[in-house]
Amino acid sequence: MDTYDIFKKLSRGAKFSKKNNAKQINGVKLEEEPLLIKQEPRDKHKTSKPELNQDNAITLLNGMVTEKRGKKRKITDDEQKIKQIEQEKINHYRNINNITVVGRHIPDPCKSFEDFTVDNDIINNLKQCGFEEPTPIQKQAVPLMLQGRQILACAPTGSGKTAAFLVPVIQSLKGPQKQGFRALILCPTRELAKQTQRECDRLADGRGFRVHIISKIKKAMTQYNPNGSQKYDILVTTPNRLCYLLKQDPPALSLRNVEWLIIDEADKLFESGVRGFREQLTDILKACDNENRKIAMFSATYTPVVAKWCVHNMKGLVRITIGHRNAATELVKQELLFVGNEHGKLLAFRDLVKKGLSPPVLVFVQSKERAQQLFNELIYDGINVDAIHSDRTQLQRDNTVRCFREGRIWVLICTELMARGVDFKGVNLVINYDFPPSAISYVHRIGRAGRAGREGQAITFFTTEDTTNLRSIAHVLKESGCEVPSYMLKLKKVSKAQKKKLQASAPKRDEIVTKPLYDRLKGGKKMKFREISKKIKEKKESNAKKPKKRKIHLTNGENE
Ligand SMILES: Nc1ncnc2c1ncn2[C@@H]1O[C@H](COP(=O)(O)OP(=O)(O)OP(=O)(O)O)[C@@H](O)[C@H]1O
Repeated sequence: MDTYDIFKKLSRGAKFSKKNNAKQINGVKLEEEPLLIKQEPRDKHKTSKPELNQDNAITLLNGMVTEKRGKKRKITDDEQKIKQIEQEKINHYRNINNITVVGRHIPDPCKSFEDFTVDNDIINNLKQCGFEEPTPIQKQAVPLMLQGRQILACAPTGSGKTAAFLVPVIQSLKGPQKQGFRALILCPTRELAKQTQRECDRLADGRGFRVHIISKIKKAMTQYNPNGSQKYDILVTTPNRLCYLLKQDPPALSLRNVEWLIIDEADKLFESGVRGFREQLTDILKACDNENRKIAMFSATYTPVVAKWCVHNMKGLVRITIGHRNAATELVKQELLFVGNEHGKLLAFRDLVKKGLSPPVLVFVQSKERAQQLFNELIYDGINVDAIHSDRTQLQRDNTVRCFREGRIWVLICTELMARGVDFKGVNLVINYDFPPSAISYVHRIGRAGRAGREGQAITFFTTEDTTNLRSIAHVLKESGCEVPSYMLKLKKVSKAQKKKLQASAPKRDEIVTKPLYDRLKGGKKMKFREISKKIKEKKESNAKKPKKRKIHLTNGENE
């Protein structure tokens, strides 16, 4: 049975509308079918398809392409076999690189930088950065974006997603023009935006692009005047600052010439509520109203909300996944450490210091108050430590990040602010002092170590208060090949409502402080010993009334 016979069988009863050349089967527009079926690619990235003419081509439901009979010769069995062998080689190459693609007419992954159809200066810049070969996400995302395809890409933390979108953007913008911003890159934090701007400058070196970041709002109000000289090319920013400028009357900035809209950390930007940027994203999308606008979304984690939006709003979408969805990088050795209670965390931390920490170390806590408390404790231990959180001024934040990058700070205490995207070279250890609010947050936090092929370590403290997410995080560890006690994997599933509650507000925890209990109960007041003992007794009684927790096994196999 040849392809035409297959086509006849599949399309029995189908009507073909010649009107707009759209191929229809029983009223279904084949070109715009939702891209939900996993498909193998058909056409090669660089080679054109000599035997098929687009006008003659008919796309079948399974994505096979054939010709209308009579106009051109049939594909011979030998040609079919050769095509099949080529396809198998490509599939094998994707398999060994853990690349999964979903979509139509997907170009082959590139094996080397030379396979990218980009100008030599970009390849030289990549090599200047010390990169020897493309990472798997770069191998597949770059050829797709170079063809102007819209993509949703999910690849592990530290796997080079930034260069994967910057290379095609730089190539497609060619050189500076006086049209205002033609590429917009959105990031959830200013630290990440600055880092992306730096990487863009490195990769576009020699092209003379004006890559901007909105820093001072007051200056920005006049700087990007849409009626001015428009001497800007690429804008890297957080959504809030951009929306502020767009909301001015008249808008202080125009996005009407944006050809590429890159949404980095897409799942974060799609979150709604105070911590997310969903509303701002809607306004920004509205402002990017160029008919040639293309969107590319990147993240290490995947949420169905983003995927659904992409399927409905991005024509010709291709989805790329590297490895397993929402998996932690395999380069990080992970450990869950039961520490009993809040006081146990400080003891455990000091124990790690005693055994010898190898800096740089990142320590995550759940709030800015706790970041400050832990800082106050560690600074007296003589540790070379600093803290970064949203209460510090931008200048302080920038200085702290710089000192940490330069190795002048060894231990950096941070909040969720630094969990995503930030690329500190060679972080050896991530300590989750406070348990992460979700498995997704866990994946991003520990992904600050083990980047660009280097190995790292992550230790996550947990107490009896942290059982809500223990099961899902234990599964992340198991997926990436780390050992976890089997009881953790068998813990009861927690309802979505409970998980949401935890994400919305972090659990209440005792202050991070070494002072003994009676000192804390005194709270600075003068108290008689009898009063203090009474308070301690009350506290003990109230603790005893709390429902008994199930026995927790320690990571070393002992029971609590
Ligand atoms: N082809 C390459 N070869 C070697 N190193 C690379 C390559 N591409 C990028 N890198 C480096 O890898 C590191 C991580 O890259 P990047 O920050 O883009 O990761 P990411 O996938 O965006 O991570 P995250 O999900 O945490 O944001 C950077 O230091 C970058 O310079």
